[in-house]
Amino acid sequence: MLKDPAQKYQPYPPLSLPDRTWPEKQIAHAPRWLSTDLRDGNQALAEPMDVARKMQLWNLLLDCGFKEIEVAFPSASQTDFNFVRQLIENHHIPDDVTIQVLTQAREDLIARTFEALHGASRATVHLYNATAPLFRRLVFGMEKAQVIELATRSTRQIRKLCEENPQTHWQYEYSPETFCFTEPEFALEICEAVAAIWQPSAERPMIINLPATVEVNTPNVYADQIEWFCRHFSQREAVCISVHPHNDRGTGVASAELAVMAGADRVEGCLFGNGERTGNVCLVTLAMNLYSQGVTPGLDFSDMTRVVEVVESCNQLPVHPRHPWAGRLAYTAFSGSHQDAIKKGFDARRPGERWEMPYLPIDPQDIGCTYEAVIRVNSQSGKSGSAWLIEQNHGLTLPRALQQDFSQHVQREADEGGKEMTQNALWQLFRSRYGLVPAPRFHLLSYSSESQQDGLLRLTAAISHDGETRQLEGCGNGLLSAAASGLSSWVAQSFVIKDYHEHTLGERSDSRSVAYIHCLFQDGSSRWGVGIDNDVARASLQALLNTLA
Ligand SMILES: CC(=O)SCCNC(=O)CCNC(=O)[C@H](O)C(C)(C)COP(=O)(O)OP(=O)(O)OC[C@H]1O[C@@H](n2cnc3c(N)ncnc32)[C@H](O)[C@@H]1OP(=O)(O)O
Ligand SMILES: CC(C)C(=O)C(=O)O
Repeated sequence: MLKDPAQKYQPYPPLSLPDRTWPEKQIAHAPRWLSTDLRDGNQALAEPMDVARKMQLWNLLLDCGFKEIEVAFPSASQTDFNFVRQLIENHHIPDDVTIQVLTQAREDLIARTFEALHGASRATVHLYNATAPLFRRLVFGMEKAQVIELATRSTRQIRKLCEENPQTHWQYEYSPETFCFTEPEFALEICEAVAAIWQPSAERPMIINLPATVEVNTPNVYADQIEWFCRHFSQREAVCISVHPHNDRGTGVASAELAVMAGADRVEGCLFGNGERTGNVCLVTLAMNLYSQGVTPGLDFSDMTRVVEVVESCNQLPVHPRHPWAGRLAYTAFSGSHQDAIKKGFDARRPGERWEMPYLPIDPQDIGCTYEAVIRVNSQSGKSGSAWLIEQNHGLTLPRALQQDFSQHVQREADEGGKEMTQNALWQLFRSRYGLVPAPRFHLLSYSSESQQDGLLRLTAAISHDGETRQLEGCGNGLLSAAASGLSSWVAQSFVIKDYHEHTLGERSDSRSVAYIHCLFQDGSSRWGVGIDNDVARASLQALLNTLA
């Protein structure tokens, strides 16, 4: 039994900002993106990436269109150091891409960081130190002034090293780590102190990154903190405000979006939300959220399957099948009412129209998926799902009453098997139920018909019945009624044709035809039959015969 949590935990206080403006804002353009897959994502892996895996992920990040990539914590390990050296020495960094590296506020680590960056044409040096009361007290054992001194001393060192290496176009990023549970006034004070040393300008770009190092509050509180900081920072126009949400409460994406509404210019995160504990914010989700609202995200996920495969292989972690936008079940409907609505959506859709599709917020084709996975059938499915698959895969547009009839068979089979019906199993069930088999019980071999003087039509047909050839004769107003009159004696009961539909399969003049017939028998039973043939009359006669089987 869980004990009273109030005895053990306390809420983090929200910030008072009654005149907040962010709730009225809409995100009309994409923020700057920084991928930290190769740093924050990497440091959270049981087995951090080697250089080869890092290179594979680096190439993917470039293909996705990232222009800022945090590639390493070079002073942490030889692997990270070597990776940075390889990127620079082997000219892997495109001109429009800036690499970023992280360092603690320690003199030796900063020196080693600059060794790693030697010769880079553009680079961002990222300094962090925790600022929250708990960390000041517990981790550093420092008063506020000492923490400020730590950050400013290191900034001074970094500035000096940048000036000594003018061949590189430098950018500086400072993170008051644990920002989201630091007193806002202290976070502001330390950032002001750091900026006063760096002196940001267009020539000396600076990023102030305000991380939710551990997500401890609802996203609206984070948004208030960001808006408050943006309003109070003295050099707001001279710096880029970045956010770096983690996902401890499962609201990393919401935190990032509200933070952008609150004034952030840039978002740091990882693909599919890899990262410490429950992860960094997922950049795929953020970008696709924008895309689905008609906002160009500036990142390209048009081959999502490849992105998932590479990330899974590099991180050695699976992407959840229900991951937003990218999971292999993200566009799949099993349930009947969803399938029905989707089928109606596709039926109503005209080329060039805006996307308006029940249950599908984007067109799966935009991220390289086919429509095949959109509808899958199991015992939770209804008539529209099966009808959709038969139509998509075989071109048969089933009449509504036949959809209902077939659905009952599908339901029974799926329930009994307790499994999903594969597309092939569904088609085989359809064929066997409605007579589309190589040797149906009643098989039309040939037929001829002639009009009589009384206006009726006389039909003569050769039919293979359970392997034996029999002669069918009948008279009626048309071909089908003539056939039905003759067949009544064969099945020892009269029946009426309740429903008849036909259409061509395809658009060419020599396309085959499909006929659907529904018969009601004297004993109260009713059955559907389906026939497919080059000749529509043969298709209809065979469909009728298939109702008898
Ligand atoms: C929220 C984040 O993701 S921050 C990034 C975290 N990433 C990593 O830590 C991965 C890479 N790190 C490492 O490989 C190692 O931690 C190293 C190489 C950087 C440092 O290793 P070590 O020298 O063994 O130190 P260790 O990791 O134990 O760090 C603890 C010390 O650093 C201090 N420290 C922690 N963070 C910082 C910081 N940002 N700036 C300055 N000092 C810091 C601590 O107060 C502690 O000091 P103490 O030993 O005097 O008590
Ligand atoms: C270094 C900082 C930005 C960080 O990773 C965090 O706060 O989570």
